[in-house]
Amino acid sequence: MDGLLTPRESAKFIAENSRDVFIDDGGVRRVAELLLAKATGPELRIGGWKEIHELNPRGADEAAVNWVFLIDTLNFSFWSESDEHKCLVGFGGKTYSGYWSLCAAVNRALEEGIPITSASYYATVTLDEVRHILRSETDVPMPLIEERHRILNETGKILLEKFGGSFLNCVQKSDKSAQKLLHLVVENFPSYRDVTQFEGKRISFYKRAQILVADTWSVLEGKGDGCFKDISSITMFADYRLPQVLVYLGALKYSDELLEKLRKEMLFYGNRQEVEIRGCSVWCVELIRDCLLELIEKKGEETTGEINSILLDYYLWDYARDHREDMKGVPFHRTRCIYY
Ligand SMILES: Nc1nc2c(c(CN[C@H]3C=C[C@H](O)[C@@H]3O)cn2[C@@H]2O[C@H](COP(=O)(O)O)[C@@H](O)[C@H]2O)c(=O)[nH]1
Repeated sequence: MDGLLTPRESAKFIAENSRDVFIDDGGVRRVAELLLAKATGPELRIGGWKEIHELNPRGADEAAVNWVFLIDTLNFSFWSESDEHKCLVGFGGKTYSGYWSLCAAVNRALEEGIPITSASYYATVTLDEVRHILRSETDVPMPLIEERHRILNETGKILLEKFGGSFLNCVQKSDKSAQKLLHLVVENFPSYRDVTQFEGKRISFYKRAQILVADTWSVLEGKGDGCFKDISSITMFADYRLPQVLVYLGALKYSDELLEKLRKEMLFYGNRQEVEIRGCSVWCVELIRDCLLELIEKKGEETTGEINSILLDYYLWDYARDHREDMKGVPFHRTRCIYY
């Protein structure tokens, strides 16, 4: 098989060869128009990452960067078999589920004096300690706890050996290039290598590596070491929530067979239909961004900063969280893996 396609090349190639997932141009335009109304608001700007989400760090220092690295190293597979029966974490008087249950568990550990964001700690943390740190209020533990433990040890050891134990050193080696940081991460940390094959080509999604770059940009507020000149080259993150919301909003369509299959069974990582869902979602958001930028241009809107796929992704992901009930009729694809 020839060379590895970039995430953007992969998404375009998949969208052009997809059999069960389709991008709907009318739907793309409608989502762009929905976002246009938000283009000058607080959501579609880098500050939203801290202002909207109380569990995210307030600071922009080395500790905040290492918090982001730990979170995104474990940022995968939170979905549960039944929505009524899932992992829940209590913190600061509130209860969190899904991705936020991870953030709540990490913040709870820090408050308990456990230095969970320090590589010297998680490089040798034991499975029992990880079970305690990620403990749920229900009898449903966070999924893939053993994998999370293995990845913590592996990642902590590499961060100590190659980057002096701090992800900030890795960021500083990237010379303010998002692409260089993306490649430093996937070259050095195996659990971030979200690559597979489709129609004989080697393709990449790099979902956790891309969201790590995006969250690093956000936590550093796009300044100093986080002033990535090529941040707009990062695509949307191919998880299991964005496809669901894109179908719900009409920008993406599934074949009847695929809809039927999603209701009945899991999809395996690298399965053709799973790759089509992820790839078409990424390409769909690229088209939405292009359409939105055209609308902003036509309207002569003044936006508070450059609108990129990261900000669209964050907005759509939050939208999916806020509309969980409305979206019940649209199945999300259930894949158990460490990549998203
Ligand atoms: N496409 C995309 N996928 C994202 C995120 C996030 C959270 N990140 C940002 C959001 C707020 C903060 O600002 C963070 O920066 C988590 N996920 C994925 O979703 C899944 C968890 O979903 P649920 O089971 O419903 O909690 C899982 O695959 C997780 O990896 C995102 O932003 N975009």
